[in-house]
Amino acid sequence: MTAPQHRTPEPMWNAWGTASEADPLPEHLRALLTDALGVPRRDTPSVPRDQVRIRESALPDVARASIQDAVGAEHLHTDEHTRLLHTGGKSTPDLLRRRSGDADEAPDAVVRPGTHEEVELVLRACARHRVAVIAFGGGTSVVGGVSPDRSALPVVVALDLARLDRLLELDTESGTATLQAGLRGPEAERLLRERGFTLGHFPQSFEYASIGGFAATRSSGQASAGYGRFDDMVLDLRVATPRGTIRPGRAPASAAGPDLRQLFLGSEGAFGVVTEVTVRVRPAPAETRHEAWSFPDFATGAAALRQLARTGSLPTVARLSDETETGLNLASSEVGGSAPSGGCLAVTTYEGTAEHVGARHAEVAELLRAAGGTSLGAEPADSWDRGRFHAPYLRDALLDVNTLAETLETATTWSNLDRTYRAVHGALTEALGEQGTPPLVMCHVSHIYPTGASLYFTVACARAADPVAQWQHAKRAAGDAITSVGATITHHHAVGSDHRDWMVEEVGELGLDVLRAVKETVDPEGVLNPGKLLPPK
Ligand SMILES: Cc1cc2nc3c(=O)[nH]c(=O)nc-3n(C[C@H](O)[C@H](O)[C@H](O)COP(=O)(O)OP(=O)(O)OC[C@H]3O[C@@H](n4cnc5c(N)ncnc54)[C@H](O)[C@@H]3O)c2cc1C
Repeated sequence: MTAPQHRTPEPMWNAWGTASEADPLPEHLRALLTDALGVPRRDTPSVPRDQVRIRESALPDVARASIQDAVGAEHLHTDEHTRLLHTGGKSTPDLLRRRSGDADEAPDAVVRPGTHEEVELVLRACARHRVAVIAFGGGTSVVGGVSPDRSALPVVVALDLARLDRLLELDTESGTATLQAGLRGPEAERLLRERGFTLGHFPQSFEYASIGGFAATRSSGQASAGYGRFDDMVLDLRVATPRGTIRPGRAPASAAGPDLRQLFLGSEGAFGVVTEVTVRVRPAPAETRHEAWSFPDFATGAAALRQLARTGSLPTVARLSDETETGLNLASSEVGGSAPSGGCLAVTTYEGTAEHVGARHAEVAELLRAAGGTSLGAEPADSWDRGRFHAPYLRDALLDVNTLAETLETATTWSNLDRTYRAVHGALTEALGEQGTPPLVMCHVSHIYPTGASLYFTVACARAADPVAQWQHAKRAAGDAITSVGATITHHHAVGSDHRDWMVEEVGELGLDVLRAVKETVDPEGVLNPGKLLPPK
């Protein structure tokens, strides 16, 4: 068993990441906000920590005693600071609430089990005492996945998996690794790289999100074209439930009935707590190469990506920004460099052996050129690569200067892509425009499949008096637009509480009954992450 050498730094309670990495918004971008979006120049900083309202812990003594028996008193925390750090995730509404001083939904306690068996004991204790349990990985959910919901059960504990941080096994012959659920992205990757392997899973939240969280949300990383989505990588899971343990996978492929792994991948802590994940790993790449491309417009670029996906000749990373996102990237000079103004920027990355990188690059470049692309060389793509994990800090800088910024995502078939793009773009523009805050709406494609692709929207506009309500109105309009055109309510952010009301459109009433039956079987007391994934009956 191998533990990581470096721990993930403690994240800020009111922003992404750590304070040492955060920068104020550059003056030229602030001026752009005023000129382009009419954002009044006003500072809107977070309240200081000592002005945050946190509810008193209401964990009953009898539940406290049972949980302490399971994990030891030193791993049960009811202090305000620890509970604040487990109050919700990192969506813009989550951050806005905490920045305004509202952490009233804080869990009643934070529990840190150290083994699978301890997780099981905690779940049993919570079922016995009717205490809700929120599995907590990196806390990077952007859909309300880790926000306490007290409508069914008044007492809530956050089950923080940080102590489950080992690489348990590496089978180099089969190319599999068994990782404990609490390992964060960088720690997992470091443990594998030291042994010559990579997971190849790099979501933008990589620096803080956990292995268990990736499995529980069916996460998709920026290199999904080359390495696949996280759920594609999973061979097996070890899942603790209040009724015992399930190990649903044992072979690379099987015809032994429906694939039970799929019930737990994406189950968002509502069906059980993932404590270990066995994943397929790949040899660490010997070479990495970046190349950026320009396309005359988004439709031409999307058609080029479709051809790539259809031929199966894929780079490791393939992403395409629409005209607005390309323009903003140039203006913010994050990806500027040698890119010409206008058109749409695409980024490609190739990883593997030198031979693979050379051959794959040649195939892809020929196809992109024939599809209307112009190579911009390595620099704009290098620049994207350097800045990609820093981008979330920009949102906090925007929130500081009277601006609302948030993202949402979907996926659909290639034939429905343009319709979905227009429907969501139009819905966001209208819903924010009618509140007197016309937005900048940007989009990119970053996950491609033979049959379709994801669309990821970023929105920025002046902040209204109640920015949470302002965004909720826009989000409702966008979600309705997504479902009305037959696209999915989420490609990789998961359901949480924010998307659960669209689950009936997503899977139908009978589909919801199937999911509810699973939950009732593994969690008869309903203590596992109440209010998430499934809408109330
Ligand atoms: C800036 C930013 C960028 C992001 N970029 C991406 C991206 O590129 N791709 C992507 O897929 N997502 C992205 N996300 C969303 C988020 O990071 C993912 O959903 C991630 O997989 C969550 O992992 P986590 O460990 O933080 O989980 P948490 O936020 O802790 O939990 C998420 C959900 O999973 C459940 N859960 C967590 N751990 C377990 C476990 N061990 N067992 C059972 N249930 C568990 C929780 O109860 C909750 O319902 C981004 C988020 C942010 C804030």
